[in-house]
Amino acid sequence: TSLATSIGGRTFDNCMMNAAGIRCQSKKDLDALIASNAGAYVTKSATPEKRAGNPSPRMQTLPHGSINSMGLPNNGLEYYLDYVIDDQHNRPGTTNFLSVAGTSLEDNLAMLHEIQDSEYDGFVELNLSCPNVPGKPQVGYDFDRVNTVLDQVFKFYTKPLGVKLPPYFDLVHFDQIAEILNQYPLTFVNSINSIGNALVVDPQTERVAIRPKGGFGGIGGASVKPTALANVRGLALRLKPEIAIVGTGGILNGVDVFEHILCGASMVQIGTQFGYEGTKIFDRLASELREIMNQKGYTNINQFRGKLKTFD
Ligand SMILES: O=C(O)c1[nH]c(=O)[nH]c(=O)c1Cl
Repeated sequence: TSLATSIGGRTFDNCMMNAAGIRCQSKKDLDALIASNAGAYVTKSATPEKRAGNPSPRMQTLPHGSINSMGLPNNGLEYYLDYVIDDQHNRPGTTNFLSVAGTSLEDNLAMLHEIQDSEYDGFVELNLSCPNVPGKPQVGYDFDRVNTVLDQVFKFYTKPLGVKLPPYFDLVHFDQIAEILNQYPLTFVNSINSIGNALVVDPQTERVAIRPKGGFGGIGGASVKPTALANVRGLALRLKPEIAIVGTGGILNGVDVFEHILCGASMVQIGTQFGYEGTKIFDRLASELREIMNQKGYTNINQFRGKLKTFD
């Protein structure tokens, strides 16, 4: 039973990896991902310079997920670019994901120029959906802005690139964002990022759970799976076949991986639950997914990708 997948002509021996932001900020974190059974890794979204992020408490685990308002803490683009270039020398033929999240169009273009001019030959995940930088909107919710960003990027960027999108909640929004994305030579679209600006309250203390932004933060984990599957399916039905879908959101068990692939995902990313379990989760999910595939008579994931049935 093979869990292999391919995106943009690159093959991965396992269709599961971490989601940006979770246990991927330091070299130590990334080394652990390399040592694990994950099929790839993605680095913490980078800004041009090192950033401390929001004041703590800025993340809390919850019974059915997590809330975070980290505020883009990261070690700066050079740190991650050096890491992924070093890794591609050490492990030729592997492909990984470098996430960038500039807080302005200028920053994103500057970082992509630096990556374009470097010897990095892996994937870039352009994060258009960070919900936690005070005063900064999620680009993914401004369709004209998304168009402008991609137009500017693809004037010069020729290496494989995908975008990380926020969740949409209206079928017309799926139509509108897909119409824009289909105009560009994207390698993949990653859906979803956390459900932004939710609020968790502690009834005992009568106070919010996290410090930044009066307690408003992004939700991840089990509670977001129905929204994540809807976005994966909504985009799979609308995007041109050359654009692969990376499914993120609400994956705790092998069955959740199966559901994301059934909805159209070629690769899946695990965030909140990976944060709790650490890299051994990739072994657990692989055996659970293989068990499901064996029961159903599937020997590879291409046999059921996107094959979700409806009643009519
Ligand atoms: O606060 C964060 O760092 C953060 N948190 C998220 O839930 N998604 C993101 O894309 C980012 Cl960049």
